[in-house]
Amino acid sequence: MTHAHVHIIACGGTIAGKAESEKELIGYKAGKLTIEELLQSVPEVTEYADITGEQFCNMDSTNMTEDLWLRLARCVEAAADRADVDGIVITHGTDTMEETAYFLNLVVHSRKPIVMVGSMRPATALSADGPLNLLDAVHIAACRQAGEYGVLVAMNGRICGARSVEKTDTTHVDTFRSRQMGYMGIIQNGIPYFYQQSLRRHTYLSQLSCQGITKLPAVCIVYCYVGMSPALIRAAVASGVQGIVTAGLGHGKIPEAVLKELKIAAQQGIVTVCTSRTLGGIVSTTEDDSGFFRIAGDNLPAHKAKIVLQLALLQTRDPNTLQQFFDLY
Ligand SMILES: NC(=O)C[C@H](N)C(=O)O
Repeated sequence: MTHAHVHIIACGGTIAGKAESEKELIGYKAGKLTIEELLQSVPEVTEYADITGEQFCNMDSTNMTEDLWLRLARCVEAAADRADVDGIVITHGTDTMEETAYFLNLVVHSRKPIVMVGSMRPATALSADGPLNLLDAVHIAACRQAGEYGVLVAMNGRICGARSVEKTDTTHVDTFRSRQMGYMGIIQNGIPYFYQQSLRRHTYLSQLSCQGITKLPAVCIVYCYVGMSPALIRAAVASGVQGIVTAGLGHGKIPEAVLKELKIAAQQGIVTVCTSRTLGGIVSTTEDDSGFFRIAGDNLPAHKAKIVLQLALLQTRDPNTLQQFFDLY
């Protein structure tokens, strides 16, 4: 049987993390092992696929940047375009994995499997979860069918879609879930089983792109709470953003004094999108008496709505067209 060729792009994270002792699960340094050392810890991967690897970066994903995203997207697309590569695994820290996954899900236009993986325990830990997660990710990336579902996150035996995946626990291994939409599938004993797929556009169906872009439009997030100051909106405007995403209360509601500032921002051409801090349910569009149209982030959390807005702003500033992107992606 000929093996699939899986190319691994390593970005660091806890899966490449090292601590002083095997009992240390928190005080470790992420992004220390190289791709070669990572692979040495799971020699079994070569039984299931022909493996090549490249070190894209080696960092704690807390420090991921949008500039690195743009470069990573190019790197993933270049690997996917190679005729000899069947699937791609990206090792990455878990803190920002859901954002990187969704960004790549929107801008890498490929039908080949792209699987992101990390770990919650450092490589040096007793019962480190990285090696099995990596082996699972390779199995999934070697499975052609996996390319139909967009960028996937494979952790702890679960396969999540990039749009709905969320990190739900600070330190435990069962952290990645898709609480609203459910898992895409499960991997058991090296076999991926798929049960559902997203109807929202992704990868080979996406018309969002970052090709030729050297900088994403600046968009910030403002989290709403009792006692928040409208000065936060003024500060955002002063920082030169093109868009503001609010993580609002309930159905995306914003305290009146803050809303007033947002309207002023909108009059200055700053696009505003509302999401909810409830992290469940949909925020729908509304238009108030003054004609202030709120673009709604659907059921996306603020940090994912921000990504759609940044990519959509590369194509339009028309509120209705911007809204369509949120309806489709
Ligand atoms: N579990 C992890 O990977 C956390 C780490 N801080 C990172 O995101 O790189």
